[in-house]
Amino acid sequence: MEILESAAALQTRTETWRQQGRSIGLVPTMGALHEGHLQLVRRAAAENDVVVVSIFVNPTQFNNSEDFKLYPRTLESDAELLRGTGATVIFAPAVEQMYPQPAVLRFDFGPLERVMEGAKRPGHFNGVGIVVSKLFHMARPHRAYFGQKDWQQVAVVRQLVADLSFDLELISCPTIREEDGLAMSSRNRRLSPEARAVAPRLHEALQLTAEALRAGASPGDAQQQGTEWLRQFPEIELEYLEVADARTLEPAWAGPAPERQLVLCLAAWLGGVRLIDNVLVG
Ligand SMILES: Nc1ncnc2c1ncn2[C@@H]1O[C@H](COP(=O)(O)OP(=O)(O)OP(=O)(O)O)[C@@H](O)[C@H]1O
Ligand SMILES: CC(C)(CO)[C@@H](O)C(=O)[O-]
Ligand code: BAL
Repeated sequence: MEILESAAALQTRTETWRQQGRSIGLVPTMGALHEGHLQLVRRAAAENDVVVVSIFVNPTQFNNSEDFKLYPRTLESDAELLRGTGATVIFAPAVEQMYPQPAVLRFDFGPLERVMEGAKRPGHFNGVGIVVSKLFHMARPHRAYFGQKDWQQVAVVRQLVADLSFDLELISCPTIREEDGLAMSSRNRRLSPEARAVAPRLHEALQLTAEALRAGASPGDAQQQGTEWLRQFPEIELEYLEVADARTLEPAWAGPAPERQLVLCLAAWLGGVRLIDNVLVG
């Protein structure tokens, strides 16, 4: 396993692999790796000849400078964790490698980014679109792997791939959870013991909302039940809990159509740390 810091070096590797007819899997990450990331890497290794894992805390997708500053950066232990997973190259560029000049291009993902993360983190998906496009050009993957924990991100990247005709397969992988149900996330390591103790209630709230829907409640009622239930935990400051169409992300207010898959998404603050999670219904 090799660690590359230069975009030119990565491009030279990918050019050679392409010439040799080897398939390339890309796993984009921001580091502080955990089992959620490692499953993406293992799957990429099982399905491709070579695997590039990018580790880059992308400044253009942070709408909150404190969040950017405090984002965990743990390259050495990340490299240790990646040993034995089948990663061929870790691409860990400095900001100047990815942005030799500030990007002026602006992406607008339309209705997909008017809701939830797009609405609450203005500019976030523009930054994701820019950095993911750059990574696709540099790594030239046949397959790119993303986690369903960031459901809306998967929808946005699907749109990006379609609109810009990226010749690759987008593969979304299930959310990996701690034993108590908390979705694994790099930001979990910033939780205080008190916040960590209450954090599994987020997934519980989503499950409760899903159960209400399955029992026949309308999306609006189910959403309200989940939201009300969370109110008993003063440590949790809910930003949103939405019931949406799983593909379009449009809020689902009318009675559930049986053929429609729904996604229940939430974002919440716990002692200064913002977490997101989602579950699928149908
Ligand atoms: N628990 C998880 N299960 C499955 N995929 C995950 C999980 N956590 C992260 N991923 C995926 O790993 C990729 C890189 O994510 P990222 O580096 O932002 O990690 P993260 O843990 O989601 O960090 P944070 O929650 O702090 O944003 C993304 O495609 C993301 O969806
Ligand atoms: C896809 C990504 C690596 C782009 O910076 C990031 O949004 C993430 O970690 O999910
Ligand atoms: N996992 C999404 C990256 C972010 O929170 O910016």
